[in-house]
Amino acid sequence: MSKNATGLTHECGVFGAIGTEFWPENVDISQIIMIGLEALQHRGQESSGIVTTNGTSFHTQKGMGLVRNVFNSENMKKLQGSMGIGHTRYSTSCASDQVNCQPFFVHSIHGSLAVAHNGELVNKDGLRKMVLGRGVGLSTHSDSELITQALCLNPPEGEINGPNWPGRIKHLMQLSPLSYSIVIMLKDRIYVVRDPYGNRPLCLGKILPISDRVNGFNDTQAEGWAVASESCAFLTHIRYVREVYPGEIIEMTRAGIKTIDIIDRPEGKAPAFCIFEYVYFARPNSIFEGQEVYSVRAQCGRQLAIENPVDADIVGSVPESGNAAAHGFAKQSNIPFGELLTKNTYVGRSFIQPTTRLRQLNVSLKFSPIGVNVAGKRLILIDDSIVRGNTIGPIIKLLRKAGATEVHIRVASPPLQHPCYMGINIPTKEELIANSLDSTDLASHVGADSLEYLSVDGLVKAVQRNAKMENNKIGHCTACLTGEYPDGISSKEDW
Ligand SMILES: O=P(O)(O)OC[C@H]1O[C@H](OP(=O)(O)OP(=O)(O)O)[C@H](O)[C@@H]1O
Ligand SMILES: NC(=O)CC[C@H](N)C(=O)O
Ligand code: SF4
Ligand SMILES: [Mg+2]
Repeated sequence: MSKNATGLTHECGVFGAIGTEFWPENVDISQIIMIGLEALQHRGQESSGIVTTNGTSFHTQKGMGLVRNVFNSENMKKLQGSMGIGHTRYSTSCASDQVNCQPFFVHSIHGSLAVAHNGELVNKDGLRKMVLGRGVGLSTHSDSELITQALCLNPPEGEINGPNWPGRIKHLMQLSPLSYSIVIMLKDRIYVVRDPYGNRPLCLGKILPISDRVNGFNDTQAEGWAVASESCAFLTHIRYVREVYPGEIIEMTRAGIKTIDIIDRPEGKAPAFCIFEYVYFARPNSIFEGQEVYSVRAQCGRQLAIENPVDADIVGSVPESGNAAAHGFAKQSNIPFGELLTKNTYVGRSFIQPTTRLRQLNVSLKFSPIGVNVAGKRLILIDDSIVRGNTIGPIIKLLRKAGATEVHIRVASPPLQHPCYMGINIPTKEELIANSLDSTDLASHVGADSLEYLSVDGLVKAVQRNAKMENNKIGHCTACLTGEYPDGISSKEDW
């Protein structure tokens, strides 16, 4: 997605895999990672990369573009080894450029290290000063490089038996509480790390033996372990096991996986999993907190219908991410669901300049009305979110041109009004349409008969209704909707 795109821009996807058999050569580890990255492609389309190792040498392939463009049968051959990590990037901390492609790979006095990161360090400026102050030269402005170099620093108090990697990771987590899901690969292990607030998603899976992949799920021994930003990356060859807990450090080795530590949040602070993963970012079949994203989106639609009912002939969605909420709204309000728009799946990244005319052209290239469901009908159109308000106006025009008699917009999330400091590129306050127009003014601005949002309480209720975490600690970041940031912070300068 280009920086000129409408809406929110995604984050990054991380993936790691380790084989438990046949070291040093486990033939399909790099393929498993590549397939995992493709399944996470929606999280970032700017660049991607994989680093693998067979326990002695490391192999790297990374570059700009989609996973399909970066990897081919030729360069995949060099990615040998029994474990590896991968990344697909949407840039937040610095330019979308070759030098900032992940994973970062460095040689340290204690061996080589590869790091892939989703998130953004909220206190990266302070951490950068600290790392530079210790005499380290950084080659980029990436907060992910900063993590890599901070881990390589020898602690001033020294280490008794060689490098204490868990101790270094723990120290970094205490210095920087937000936001990250990270995979860190050494020559014989991968550390899997989620920030203490659990702001970014991360989950664990078991790589199934070939026989299980063919015959279904027998509870046989793992052929390896995998970790991914979202469970949608586990396809049929990996069984979802559980989420990585907020603050957890897991060590994955050839012998299996074990929790090394769980780093606490400051006293009294709740977890802060990004609520927008449910609203928009994640694939609908991904699982967070014991529930499928689709079912939460459908529940948001039901809640929206309870809060903002309206009489009409047909309920439809702005595809893709509005679909589930539209089904929920239709069920709750007993109005039939119907497809109102078809989406051109070949319209990928848009390099169109953001002038009004061209934006409208772009929307009409992307969406076409389905006449039979639209002409002469009173419509309820559901979208998951309104950000700059660029998409909805031109769509309403298209629907009216196709003969809609009424168009009521229902938005399955609350108005977006505040910036995100945790790895999501939300437009500036001035660009967020909800900061200049309330729902009534926005309705007339975009040409709708009515326009209503889901309430913050309604969204939280829909998300938390069936959410389950091992320790019963559930909590969500809603900062872009409420201005209440996870650490009780009111502006970026306070971090
Ligand atoms: O108010 P705006 O600035 O126009 O942005 C809001 C739109 O952007 C997103 O869709 P997008 O087309 O990015 O992706 P999707 O196909 O996954 O819905 C979101 O789902 C809204 O439809
Ligand atoms: N979207 C992300 O998670 C980005 C990770 C990191 N901050 C980068 O810019 O590369
Ligand atoms: S501010 Fe919004 S987008 Fe950012 S982490 Fe919180 S809920 Fe997610
Ligand atoms: Mg959309």
